[in-house]
Order: sequence, then structure tokens, then C-alpha cells
Amino acid sequence: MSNEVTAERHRIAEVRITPIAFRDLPLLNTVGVHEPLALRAVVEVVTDSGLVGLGESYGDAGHLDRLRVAAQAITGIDVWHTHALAAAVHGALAADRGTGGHGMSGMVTGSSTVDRVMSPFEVACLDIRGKSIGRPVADLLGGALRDRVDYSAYLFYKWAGHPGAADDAWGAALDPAQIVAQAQRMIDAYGFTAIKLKGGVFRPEAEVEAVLALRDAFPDHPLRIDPNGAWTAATAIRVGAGLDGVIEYLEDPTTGIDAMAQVAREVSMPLATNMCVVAFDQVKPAVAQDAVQVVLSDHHFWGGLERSRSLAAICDTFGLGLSMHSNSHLGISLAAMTHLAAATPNLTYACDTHWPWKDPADDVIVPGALAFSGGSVAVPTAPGLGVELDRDALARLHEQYLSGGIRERDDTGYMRRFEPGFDPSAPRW
Ligand SMILES: O=C([O-])[C@@H](O)[C@@H](O)[C@H](O)[C@@H](O)C(=O)[O-]
Ligand SMILES: [Mg+2]
Repeated sequence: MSNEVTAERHRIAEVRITPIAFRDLPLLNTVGVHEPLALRAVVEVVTDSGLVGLGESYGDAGHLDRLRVAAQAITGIDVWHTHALAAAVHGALAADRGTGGHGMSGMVTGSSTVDRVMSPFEVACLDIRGKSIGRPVADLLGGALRDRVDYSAYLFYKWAGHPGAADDAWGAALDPAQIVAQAQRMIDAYGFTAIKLKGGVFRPEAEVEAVLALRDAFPDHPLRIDPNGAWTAATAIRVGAGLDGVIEYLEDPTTGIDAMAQVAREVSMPLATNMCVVAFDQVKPAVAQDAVQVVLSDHHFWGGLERSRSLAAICDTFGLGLSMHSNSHLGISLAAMTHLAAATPNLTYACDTHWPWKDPADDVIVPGALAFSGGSVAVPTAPGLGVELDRDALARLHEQYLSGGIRERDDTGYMRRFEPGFDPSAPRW
């Protein structure tokens, strides 16, 4: 009997990229307000063996162009060959000097263009690899260490509804009492056991008041606030003193590694970031200055799931904590985030997710594969990512993209329609 095993190769034969738009609510942040539609791109990688893998990414026009350029370059590559995939994407974008189209809406981002473009293709290849051997993606990342992944209640100040439209079901959240009510509603519906407040919208004192109100209402929930770099170092130090012993970490209170380091020296709680450490070359200077103590990973801009595991190992090496960042997203991303978090030993914080803010009817996956209970999502055990594309939904959300007319996320431009003098320049306070 021969020991020879012949593994079938699965080479990329075709890539489909579909821009979509899904309904979003008027969530406020330091650069403006969310528009009525959020953009994403759904990536389908098809192999010569007939397998299809899924990825999800930003939907801004500049990013879509880059995804299309990279898609041309990756045909013929074996889905098991991540290095070849990376080299092809790198080569395809070698002449690209553009900086826009990252889907972060004016928030500081020095993330790598190649890593952002690479990510959905790598996730799709992992989906195919899992399907080809009948194993979930978490198994390809070292194996799930937990059956369920915890997410946090991601609170936003928000208007009652989009201007000119009826109030939405969540209503206004513009003061501490309304923020507490929003938290209660979200926790009742999803069971979250940690809470994050998106700040940088009102005067810092008002936001501290909201966090203290949350502490009173939810004494056992770990709390965080994230003003996306809206404060000076001096303001951040003052806020840090006011929240001493109240929050588990303070996320991006100020902008840049130097200012974060200055704050870190003066406050008691860890500082977290998804703004000043968003690429591998930013880890060394941040560690050298002890500027951040927690990095929020995000496979969408760290180059995919395997690169995110490298980030996790680096964080472990340097004694940095690890959490997970989110932007507005749909189910393919939630599945990828859940597999990654399940297979990352040192991801000990509840991950961020914008999930509760989207309309449940707006998704591209067949319902049922992912569900929240007790604030967590069960890690899918079906082969690959464990989610299936709903082609009718994809067509509907693509049509919504075509008719919606939005081609770039622009929270500031949308805000200026209602407040023409709005100035998002950081630091705002
Ligand atoms: O959705 C938003 O408005 C958030 O502010 C998002 O753009 C941030 O990237 C993110 O959630 C964060 O943690 O900084
Ligand atoms: Mg953040």
C-alpha cells in the first residue's frame, strides 16, 4: 500500500467583487455622523476546482479600484499559498501612491494599503481551504480556544433619526440618561457583558458624566470610552484622572504616539489604540515609548487573519494587551472576526462590533449561522467561515449601492449639510 497522498490544488480562477450598501443610523463621532447607507465590498474567490470563498471589506471607491487591480493579479495562485498571494497583491499595487478609500472616514489611519487590499482575498482563501478539507477556519488558525467569542455593547451618541426621516427604533442618545437607556436596550437584546462608548462628540466633561452614569447603572460591566483622538494630551490626562478606577481602558484619547506616550505616563488605566498603531512598522516606536498598552487588532487592515495572528504574537512578546476593533460590517466579517478571536489565545477583551446598528434585514449571508446570546457569538463549526452567501440579498444590497449614490464614506460632509460650520480638526478639546 502506498503512503502517497495526492492533495488537490485549488487555484484561483475568478474573483468577483460586489459593492453593496446597507442601511445605517445617524451615529455620531468626532468627525461627523454616519450617513444613511454604509458601504462594503463582498469578495468571492472561485477556484478552478469549483470552490467559492468569501471575504468582506470596505466599499469606498478608491479601495474598490485597488481590490479590482489586485484581483487581476491573483488568478492562478494556489489558495494555500499565502506568501504568493501577498506577493501578487504587493506587486499589483507597487505603483499605487494613493491614500484615500480606506473606509475610516477622516480618522487618522496609517494602515498599509497592501494589507487592507490583501485582507478579503486572504479570508476568502482561508474559507476555501476550510471547505476543501471540511474544517472550520479557526482550525486553520491553530484551533478554537473557546466555543464562543465575547463582543461588547458599542454605544454611540446619536440623533433620533436621519434628518428629514422618521425617528428610528433606537431614538436619540444625546445625554447620560439616554446613553444608559441605549446600553440597557442593547444589553437586553444581546446580553453584552462589556460596554464601549464612542466619545469625541461632546465636551469631555459631558462624556465623563455619561461613563459615570453607565458605571452606576452597570456596576459589573467593564467600560471603555473612545474619542478617536479628539482630546489634547492635557485633556486626556484630566479625563483619565476623572475615570480612575472606572474604565478598563482608555481608547485613543489623543492623537499620535508621542501624545499617547505623554498621557500613558500620567494616567492609571491602560491606553488602547486602533489609530496610532495600525501597521507593523508602528509597533516598535509605540513599544519604545510605552505609548499604548492594548492594541485593537482588525483583520481588515492588518492584512487578514494570519497576519492578525502575527500581531497577536508580537503583542504577547511585548506584554501588550489585545482587543478587536470594528467598523460598520456585515456577516462575512463577523464570521471572520469570530474565528480569529476564538483562535487567538491573548485576545482577552470583549471585541468591538457595530452589529446591533445595522438593520437585521440587511445582510448578505443566509440567516442562522451567527447569533448573539449572552453577549457572545458561537464559533461556527461548519467548514470554512461557516456562512453562506445569500445571492438575492447580495443583489438587493448591490442595487441599494447603485441607487444610493454614496461612493465614499463621508461622515464630515454629511454632518456639514446640517451644521455647515462643523470642524472635525483634532484635537477638538
Ligand atoms: O463607526 C464609527 O463611527 C467609529 O468611530 C469607527 O469609524 C471607528 O473606526 C472605530 O469604531 C474605532 O474604534 O475607532
Ligand atoms: Mg477606536
